[in-house]
Amino acid sequence: MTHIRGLGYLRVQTRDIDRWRQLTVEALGFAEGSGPDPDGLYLRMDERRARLAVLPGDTDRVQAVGWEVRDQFALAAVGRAVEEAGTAVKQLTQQEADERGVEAAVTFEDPAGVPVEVFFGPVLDHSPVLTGLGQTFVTGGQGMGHVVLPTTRMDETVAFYTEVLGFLPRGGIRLGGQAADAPPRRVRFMGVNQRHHSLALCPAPHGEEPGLVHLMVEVDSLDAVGRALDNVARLDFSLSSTLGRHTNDKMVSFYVRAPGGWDIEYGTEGMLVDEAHYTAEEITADSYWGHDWSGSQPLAAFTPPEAGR
Ligand SMILES: Cc1ccc(O)c(O)c1CC[C@@H]1C(=O)CC[C@]2(C)C(=O)CC[C@@H]12
Ligand SMILES: [Fe+2]
Repeated sequence: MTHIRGLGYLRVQTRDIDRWRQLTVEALGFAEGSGPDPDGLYLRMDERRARLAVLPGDTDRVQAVGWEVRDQFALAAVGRAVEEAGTAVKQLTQQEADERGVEAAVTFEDPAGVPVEVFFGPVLDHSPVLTGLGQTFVTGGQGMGHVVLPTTRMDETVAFYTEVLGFLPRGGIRLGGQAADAPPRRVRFMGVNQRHHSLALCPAPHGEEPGLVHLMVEVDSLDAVGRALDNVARLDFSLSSTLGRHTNDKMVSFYVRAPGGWDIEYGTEGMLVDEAHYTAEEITADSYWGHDWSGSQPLAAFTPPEAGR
């Protein structure tokens, strides 16, 4: 039984806040909120103060993947489990918790070195969420969406999320390019609520920044996805994958390259998992139709540093 209820927030650092604002607010219709850093970009999807915080910095990387638990007791239990597994856990200071708009949080690194935070008690902002495409983001019990994280230590990272943090396996997909007698490599999907996956882990060749492959956010309308796609083209963002429908979570989505070398997946019509009947399945195609990745620029996480991106 996992204590983690869903993806709560994501904090990323960037060298180009203005381009980030164009992508998220102008193109994808996030509502802009405010926060402690006057130069930061705080993006609202719902009654939370900021689901996505984009903060100025001198590199582009993930600062924190924030996972939500129910209360202080669940937070203490997660902290104990992580420590018992031999990973150092730090309590965030009151100021750090205030910056994130949560009552309390702990932080540690996953085996891939990605900074993880676990929190409870999000602070709400009750002003209307003025999204740019008239859409509603699908959050609530399904959390803010999903993240795909790169790892050079696939087995340890999968074991950490499933056996220590209690994520449930939600199937996988084999990656090609392996010799016939080598063990297959897979992208593995994991869930903690009715969203098919809140997390996927992807084997990566280098342990480099930015520490993220993509963030997926879901909206309630196909028209909003189509309008976002128009905006992305008009504002000259690079489309990593065309529109398509995934075979596992049934999501209709596209992927757009964010400043920093990772993608935002923007989708709708994701399925709900019924844990009473679900078993983890291996898909053999990523999509029923669409999702042409041929125009994708290389992911920063998969590009060796000497390639000079
Ligand atoms: C297959 C799939 C199902 C649901 C998703 O939300 C989703 O993002 C994906 C795509 C995962 C996709 C993959 O399977 C092969 C390797 C890919 C192309 C990447 O390098 C990033 C996305 C990865
Ligand atoms: Fe995805």
